[in-house]
Amino acid sequence: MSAEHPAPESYSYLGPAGTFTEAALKQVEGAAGKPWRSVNNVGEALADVLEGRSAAAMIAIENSVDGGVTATQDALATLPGLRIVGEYLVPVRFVLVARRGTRLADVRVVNAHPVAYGQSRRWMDSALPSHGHIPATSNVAAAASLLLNEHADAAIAPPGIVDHYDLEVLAEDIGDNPNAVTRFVLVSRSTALPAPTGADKTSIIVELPSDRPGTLLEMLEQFSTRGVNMSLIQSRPIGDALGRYRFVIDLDGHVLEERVADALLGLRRFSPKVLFLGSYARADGAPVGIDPQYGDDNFVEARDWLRDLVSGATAD
Ligand SMILES: O=C(O)C(=O)C[C@]1(C(=O)O)C=C[C@@H](O)C=C1
Repeated sequence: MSAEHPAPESYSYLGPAGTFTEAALKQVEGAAGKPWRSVNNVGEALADVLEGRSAAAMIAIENSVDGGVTATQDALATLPGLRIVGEYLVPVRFVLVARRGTRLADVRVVNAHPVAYGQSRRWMDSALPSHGHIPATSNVAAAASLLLNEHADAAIAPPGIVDHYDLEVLAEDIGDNPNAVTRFVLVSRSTALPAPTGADKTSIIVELPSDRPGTLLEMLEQFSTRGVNMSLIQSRPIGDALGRYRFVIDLDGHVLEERVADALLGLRRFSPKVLFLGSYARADGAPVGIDPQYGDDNFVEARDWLRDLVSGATAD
């Protein structure tokens, strides 16, 4: 298959097999049986999509304990031509594994994906207060590397890991929160909008025009004056100078809904950069509540009223 013509519905994901990212990809309807490409990082997954090696990539974007996956947010902010087409949730739990015969007291260095490490900090600090940490490309890669080299004594990994690798569990459920969930998104180059479902999200990235007082409030007003709820707002440094930030935002609703479209128009008028990452169905299926004042009918009625007023069709 040439790079210009990716296999239809071929997917890239953070591997190797057994990662939470793979668990997210397994949720994609129709993905089973299509070609899947295991990659080492988010940048590689997105490059696969942009350069045509895969039609879509599954990437982690937010964790309920550790927050936004900054590598993903920064990549989406800087790589043009990508769209989020779906959202998937995976409950995440962790165990500490080691080579057979290792005792917890022997563990000096732990290999772990930074996001998994960030979710296990409390346990690590209390059970292994003087441990060192080597970052891994994924949770499964962390565990697998224990059998390839002795750089680390233990690894943070998904619970099923010992079914596939000859390792021993030293501690179960080491995550700071047993109900932790990671949110994944499926990203493609397709600009076709998924149809609104009534339970949708819109993801955007916005830069502010200047750091004069009130600009952040002006941005937030675009949402509040249209009754649009935000489910995520996170600032990330733009990177060109200290104190310059962009905002990663998830809105409740679909761009084909009037209030969301109108908020985007408002943003576009004052922001030097509004990146539309996509409107897609929420993974939890929770319908978006809309105050009737901000319903589509009200926007259409107001526009018709103005048009008739301007054209002279009505006097008031
Ligand atoms: O998919 C995996 O298993 C990973 O190692 C990646 C990743 C992530 O990038 O956030 C996925 C879910 C967990 O929250 C921790 C790590």
